[in-house]
Amino acid sequence: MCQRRTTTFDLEQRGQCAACESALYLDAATSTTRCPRCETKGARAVGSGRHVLDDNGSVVDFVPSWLQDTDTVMRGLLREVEWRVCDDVVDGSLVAQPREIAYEATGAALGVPYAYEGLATQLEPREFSPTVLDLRRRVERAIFGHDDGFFNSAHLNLYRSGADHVSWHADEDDDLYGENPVIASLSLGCRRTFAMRRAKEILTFSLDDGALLVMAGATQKNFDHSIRKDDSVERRVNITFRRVLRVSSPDRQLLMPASILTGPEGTRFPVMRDALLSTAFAALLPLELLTLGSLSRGLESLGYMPGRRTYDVRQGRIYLLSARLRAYGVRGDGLAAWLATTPDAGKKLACAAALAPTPRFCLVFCGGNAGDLGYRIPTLRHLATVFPDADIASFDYAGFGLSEGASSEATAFASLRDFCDSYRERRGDVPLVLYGHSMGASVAIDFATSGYPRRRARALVLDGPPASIFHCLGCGTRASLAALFGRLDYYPNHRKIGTLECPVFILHGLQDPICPPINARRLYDAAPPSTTRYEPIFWVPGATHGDCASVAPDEFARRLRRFVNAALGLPPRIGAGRDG
Ligand SMILES: O=C(O)CCC(=O)C(=O)O
Ligand SMILES: [Fe+2]
Repeated sequence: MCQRRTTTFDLEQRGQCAACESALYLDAATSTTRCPRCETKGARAVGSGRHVLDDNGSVVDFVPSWLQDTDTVMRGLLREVEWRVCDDVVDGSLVAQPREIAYEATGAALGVPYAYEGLATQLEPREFSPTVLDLRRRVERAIFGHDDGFFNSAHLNLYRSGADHVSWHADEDDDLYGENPVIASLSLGCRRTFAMRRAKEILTFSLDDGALLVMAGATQKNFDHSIRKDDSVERRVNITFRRVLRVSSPDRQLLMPASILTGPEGTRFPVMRDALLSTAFAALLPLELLTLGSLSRGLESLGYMPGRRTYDVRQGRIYLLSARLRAYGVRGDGLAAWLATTPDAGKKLACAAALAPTPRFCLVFCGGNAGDLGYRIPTLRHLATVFPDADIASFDYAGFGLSEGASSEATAFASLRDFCDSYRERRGDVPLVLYGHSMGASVAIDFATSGYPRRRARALVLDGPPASIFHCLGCGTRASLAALFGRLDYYPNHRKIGTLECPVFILHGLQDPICPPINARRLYDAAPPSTTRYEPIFWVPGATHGDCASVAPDEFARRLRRFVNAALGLPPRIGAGRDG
């Protein structure tokens, strides 16, 4: 039972470091007092720009002085937000936190209270205050290029002086935020040191008035962070914008935003777009071949994010190595898995499938550019419930999971062709239905339009498809830009789909922050009418990138079955549990 209430300051007792005389702080996680300065000795100070912190997908973008009208914003926040001092439970006692906090949300997130281990009472969210709402819009535009409410919650901290701080922690709650959350952190007022640490490595960011810091990918899994206690006297406010998910699933939030800002507000130069432009510019120079070759290779590699391998294949089965996926209840049980050898390159290609006794067809799931086969397992199982009498299969692109080779547009295309050959060798001439999500849609479109008669696709499903990388980044609407740089664009699906012959079904989340929904419309319009007449576009309200099936499961299943049955011209098999 928690009885006495004390404050962090009581417990810190104005202790001083014996070595450097800095005021000690109480670390809430270990309930020990420590020196904020000595603890970060040898830290590497990190400047502005994008920082890929490791090979595991920890990415941070940092823009000092991003926000300009900070005084007005600060006044608005102090006036509108309901600030309060909350208690942590430390060693069984209530301890007042060394800062004031508030929690605001909107939409579905309003129904989800804020809580974390150690917080004495969970916080009921309040509606976004006007200033927070306005900031959310500006931050979203900077990160995603458009504001459609991706961030539905805001956690606010008020540090009254340098004595206020936040101890080491990670904002990691998979049920609340999904696997790889994008967290946008905006700072106002007094400059303070934000530190990140992993094992012995410590990084510091000097967060000034108006600084915007975006943590994405696996940053919360791999690093802790803190605001260091210091002797400053001015106050500081920090807002972290996050997206609270309604359904927890390891397949959600896998992707990082395609573009993250690098300039002050108003002069947005998302990294990817910047790189595309400089690539295009380099092409106009006399040294074009050399420069273009190296730039475009570097650029292309940015697009593939396999992450750490999550599985192994042994004796025809897939085993999950990732504790995180296992904690979600993801299991390889009942799935077949094999390592094919690619005929051209002699490299390994990892394949997995839920096999039906007598499959009517095989649905081949081509995943996006992040994560490997381990992450596809829930999707395979879900699709197997939609089509109990089909084989549901997937594979890893070269460079992902156990599939060998370098990742590129060409090797991703080859991986699907090699998979289909390997599948056919094992299962015979089963009709193929391709289901491509995100980058996988590009791979599926390439296959379906590249004229391999033996591997012909009988139907194509495109889920959150990019019309091309330029279109995905939001440049595609500018016709002149697209025409000028078109030859450098990756995955030009809108051009390829004009020669499609098989039926196609396109679905897209209306809240997709990564690939704007206009991409679906462009592909639909560019495809021959004979291929799109089976099913209109399925727009899924509330869905983002890759969660259409979990946001609208019933309609997803109904329309997918209707499409596949019509496309294959097969009557539904009686008793197979389908509604045709
Ligand atoms: O104040 C900051 O910059 C960090 C705040 C923080 O880490 C949090 O609220 O989770
Ligand atoms: Fe945090």
